[in-house]
Amino acid sequence: MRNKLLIIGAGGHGRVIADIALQMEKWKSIGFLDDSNTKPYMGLHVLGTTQNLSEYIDEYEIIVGIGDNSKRKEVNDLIESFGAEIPVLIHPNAVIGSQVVLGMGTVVMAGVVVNCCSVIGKGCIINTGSTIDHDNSIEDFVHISPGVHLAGSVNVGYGSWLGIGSVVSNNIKINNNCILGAGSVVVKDITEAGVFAGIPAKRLK
Ligand SMILES: CC(=O)SCCNC(=O)CCNC(=O)[C@H](O)C(C)(C)COP(=O)(O)OP(=O)(O)OC[C@H]1O[C@@H](n2cnc3c(N)ncnc32)[C@H](O)[C@@H]1OP(=O)(O)O
Repeated sequence: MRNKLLIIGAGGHGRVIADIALQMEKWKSIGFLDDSNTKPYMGLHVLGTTQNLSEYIDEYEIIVGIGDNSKRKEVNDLIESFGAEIPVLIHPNAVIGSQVVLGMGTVVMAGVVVNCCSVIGKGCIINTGSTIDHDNSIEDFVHISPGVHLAGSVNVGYGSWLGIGSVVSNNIKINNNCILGAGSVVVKDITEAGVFAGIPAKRLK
């Protein structure tokens, strides 16, 4: 483990990650790379742009603080190809059950509960106050927004984004690359990529 952390992206999501990192008290130095922001946040400095990435690979653990799933994957693929050490960040006020697996680069925000035997892939965002019940399978680069509730044995496919406050019933499968609108309720499998919303959730686009 390295004692320095670099967060790529100093936007809203990157700053929440920085806040978690500070509370974890694991790194003696934390900084950002950002292509447009230069001002410090929470006393943490923007050390450069993504052009400077290679300078930090050997000394820092690196996490991607970009909310958009496809951009986060793109940058995560880049840092992986450079051989970066990529941590998992878990807010001290999250509850993680037994036999839960969290992939590298995944971030778990405050107030989250992940129940036993759930498997969460790499580069995921498990956002504030969401709950993921037992035996879920969340694939890589998924964003579970604040206040989402997933019942038992839910499967969320690669790259999907579940909007704020959405609810998914037990044993449901959601396809890769789906967007689920804010406040939706899913009671049947979603078997193709697309945008879905409403109660019960139906295809929007
Ligand atoms: C910490 C954070 O901030 S994490 C981020 C949290 N943010 C979210 O979760 C946002 C989730 N996004 C949404 O819910 C969006 O509305 C989306 C992605 C579902 C759709 O967005 P867009 O593609 O821009 O659709 P648009 O706003 O044009 O709406 C299209 C139609 O769908 C309806 N619609 C949009 N969202 C929803 C929804 N969540 N539930 C029901 N209907 C909806 C609109 O009312 C509109 O209906 P109309 O044609 O009858 O007027």
